[in-house]
Amino acid sequence: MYNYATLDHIAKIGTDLFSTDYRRVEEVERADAILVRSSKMHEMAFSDQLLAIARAGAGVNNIPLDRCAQEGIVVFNTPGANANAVKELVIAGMLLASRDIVGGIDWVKANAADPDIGKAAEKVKKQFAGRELTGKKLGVIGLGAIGQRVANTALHLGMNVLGYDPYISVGAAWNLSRNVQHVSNVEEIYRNCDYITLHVPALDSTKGMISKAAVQQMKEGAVILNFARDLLVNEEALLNGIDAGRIRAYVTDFANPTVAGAQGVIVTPHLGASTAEAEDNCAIMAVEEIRNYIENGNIINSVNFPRCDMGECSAESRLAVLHKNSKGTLAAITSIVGDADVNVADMTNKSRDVYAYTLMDLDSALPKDLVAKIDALESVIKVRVVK
Ligand SMILES: NC(=O)C1=CN([C@@H]2O[C@H](COP(=O)(O)OP(=O)(O)OC[C@H]3O[C@@H](n4cnc5c(N)ncnc54)[C@H](O)[C@@H]3O)[C@@H](O)[C@H]2O)C=CC1
Ligand SMILES: O=C(O)CCC(=O)C(=O)O
Repeated sequence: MYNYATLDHIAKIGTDLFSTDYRRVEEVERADAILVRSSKMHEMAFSDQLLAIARAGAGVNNIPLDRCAQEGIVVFNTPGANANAVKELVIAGMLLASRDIVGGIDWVKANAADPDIGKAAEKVKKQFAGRELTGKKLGVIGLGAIGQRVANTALHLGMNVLGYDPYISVGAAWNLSRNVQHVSNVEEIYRNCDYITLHVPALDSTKGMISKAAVQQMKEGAVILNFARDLLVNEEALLNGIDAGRIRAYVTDFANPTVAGAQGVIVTPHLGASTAEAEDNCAIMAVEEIRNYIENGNIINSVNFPRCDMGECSAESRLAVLHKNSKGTLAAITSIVGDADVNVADMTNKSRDVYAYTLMDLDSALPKDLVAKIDALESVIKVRVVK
């Protein structure tokens, strides 16, 4: 029997995929797996029992990835599962910043009791007039699951799209329309674009990337959209740009005291992934990842350990070893197995930066002290008998 805990609302269609071998527990200390969305986990202590954390979403800046790796906890996310939901809200954000839709709706609400509201509306509407997206330049920074979808959709709206992503994956590049103009210097986007949208993860290298200097280079009347993370933007600098009349609007999905209620800012309460479809997709993918890891030892879509997929085990037993990516570790593991007179039927060893993973199918049952011997190796983090 395995225990799982949820720190946030996880769609039932996903948790229903747990078999009767799993039960939900309230106490995270008793969990073999944790499902999380945006809850902050940096200050949490993890028990030895915890095998995996699945982020039902894309961004993992709420999880201490390296500490988890050191403690033998595999962290997963659900790439692309909520990307369409975010894309649709970004398009809505561009429209909200271009036409005074909110101002117009507020005016109608405030004048609802006026019997001549129709006549009054015709008089007042010029104050809510805006501009169109067609023909404008959109700069997309980060062309992953979301950025690539935003770029392609904006082309259909008649926008000219510039894309910047020095680390674009082959998969994302294949999905990107060839009509998206590739730029290798992000400043080209700052200088030329009427709309700039951010779709990069919050990493040390991206935090504050929309700096004061970046804001100063931006085109007069630019609209900045941030559905990625607020840490990416020097929001004070952006608000100064708005006050000075240079920046038309800042659309952000991250409410904080700096932006909430500020003039020229449209703030939504982290709604990017809040659609039934995205919540279902994320929950399903997260539960499948956890089950595949717990039941088969396979690691798919981890953000702190390498990918490793050996399918279901048809051999007598399967051993999973999370370890440091250090010289001699694999040889030490295989020699312990060899000394125990156990034949290796199949094996995969993968590494990712300083961590590695060895998955081993064996032709016979595991001798009693084999796990303890592997566990005693200095570079081994966690050994698990999967079967
Ligand atoms: N508002 C919301 O509810 C949501 C927000 N997000 C945020 O959006 C981010 C992006 O999500 P996805 O597109 O699904 O992730 P992704 O991993 O598919 O794409 C991220 C892209 O950013 C690129 N990148 C990394 N560093 C860069 C840099 N310095 N300059 C330009 N490009 C860079 C990567 O190469 C990658 O192509 C997430 O990390 C998360 O923070 C994601 C989902 C929902
Ligand atoms: O779970 C959510 O609603 C937040 C989604 C998000 O920010 C992400 O996937 O990175």
